[in-house]
Amino acid sequence: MTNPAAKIAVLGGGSFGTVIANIAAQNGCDARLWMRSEKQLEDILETGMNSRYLPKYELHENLLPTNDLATAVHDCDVVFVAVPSKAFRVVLEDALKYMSPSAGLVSLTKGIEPHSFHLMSEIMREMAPKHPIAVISGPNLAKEIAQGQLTATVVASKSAALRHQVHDVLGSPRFRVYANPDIYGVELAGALKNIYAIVSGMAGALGMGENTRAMLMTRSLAEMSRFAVKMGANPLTFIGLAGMGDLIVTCTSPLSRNYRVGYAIGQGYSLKQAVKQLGETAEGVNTLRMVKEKADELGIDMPLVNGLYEVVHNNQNVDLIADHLMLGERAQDVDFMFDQE
Ligand SMILES: NC(=O)C1=CN([C@@H]2O[C@H](COP(=O)(O)OP(=O)(O)OC[C@H]3O[C@@H](n4cnc5c(N)ncnc54)[C@H](OP(=O)(O)O)[C@@H]3O)[C@@H](O)[C@H]2O)C=CC1
Ligand SMILES: O=C(CO)COP(=O)(O)O
Repeated sequence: MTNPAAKIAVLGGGSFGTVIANIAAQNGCDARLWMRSEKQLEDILETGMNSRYLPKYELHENLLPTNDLATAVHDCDVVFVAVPSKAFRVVLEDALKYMSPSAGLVSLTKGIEPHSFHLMSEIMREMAPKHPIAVISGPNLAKEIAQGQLTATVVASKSAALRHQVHDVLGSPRFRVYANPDIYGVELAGALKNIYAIVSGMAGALGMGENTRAMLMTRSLAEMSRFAVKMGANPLTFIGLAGMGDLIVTCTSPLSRNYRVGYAIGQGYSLKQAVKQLGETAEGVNTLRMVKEKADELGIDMPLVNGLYEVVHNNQNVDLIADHLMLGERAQDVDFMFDQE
C-alpha cells in the first residue's frame, strides 16, 4: 500500500538517488530530486531523463528536479540522502537548515566517513539527534532497478514508524522492502562488500575459474562478517540480503562500479586510471584504506583486505592477494563464518 500523501526528497542526482526518487514518484509521492549541478538540472528539465547517470530512463511527472535545497526538503516527511560518503556530512548539514524537525532521515549511501570511521547513521545521529533515522542497503544495482528488474532491499531503523513509512514510499511489485532493526550491520555490510567486489573484478580480469570465484565470495563473506561482528553488528545480518545478497551482486556483475574498478586493475591499469575511466562513485577504494587501518588497530585477520591493499596502494603484484588467501599464516583454517568460542 503506497502513501500518496507523502512528501519526500532525495539528495543526490546520481544513479541510485534518481531511481529511488522515481520509484517514490511512481508510487504517488510528491517527490523531489536535488542535485548540485545546474547543467544536469537543465538536462533533466529539457529531456525528462537524467542522461548523465541513467540514459533512456524516463522520469515520472510527479518528480520535481531541483538544485535548490530548501525547495527540495522544506516540508518533507522523509529525506533520503544519496551522495557519496565523503560528501554526506556537508550535504546533510545544509539540508537540515530547511527541514522539518520531525522529518525522517534515510541514508542510501554505502561507505564510511574518512578519518572518523563513522557510518552514515552515526553522522545522522550526531547531526540530527531528534530526527528518526534509517538506512537502506541490499543488492540494488541502480541500472537494473531502472530496467524494472525484480529487486529487494532492506530498510534498517529502530523506528518502526519510519520503517513502515519507507516501505510505503518505495515498496512496489517490482521493488520489495524488507526490514531489519540492525542498522549498523546493514550499513556496514553495504560498505564492506565494495572492497570484495574490487577483488572479484580483478579475479574476473585475470580469467580465474568458478572454483576461485566461489572461494573468494565465501571467504569474503567470512572476512567481512568477522570484522563487522567485532565492530558490534549482528552476524545474522550478513547472511541476509544486505550481506550475502549484496556481496553476490557486486562480486558478479560488471554493472557494479567497484567490480569495474577491480577489473581495470586486473587488466593492468593503475588505481588512478581505473577510477578516472569509471567517472562515477566507487566507494570501495576509500573503504579499503579505512578498513585496513581499523583491522590493523583491532588485530582482525583480513587476508583479502591486506592483499588488495598491498596491490592497490603499494604497487605489489596481483598474485599477492592469492598468496595472502592461500598461504597466509593463521592459527587455524576453519570454514566457519565467525569465530566459534
Ligand atoms: N548506483 C548504485 O547502484 C547504488 C549506489 N549506492 C550508493 O549510493 C551512493 C551514491 O551513489 P550513486 O548515486 O550511485 O553515485 P553516482 O556516482 O551515480 O552519483 C553521485 C551523486 O552525488 C553527487 N555528489 C557528489 N559529491 C557531492 C557533493 N559534495 N555535494 C552534492 N552532491 C554531490 C554527484 O553530483 P555530480 O554529478 O554533480 O558530481 C552525483 O549526483 C554511494 O554511496 C553508493 O555506494 C547504493 C546502492 C546502489
Ligand atoms: O551497491 C551496489 C549494488 O547493491 C552498487 O554497487 P557499485 O557501487 O559497485 O556500483
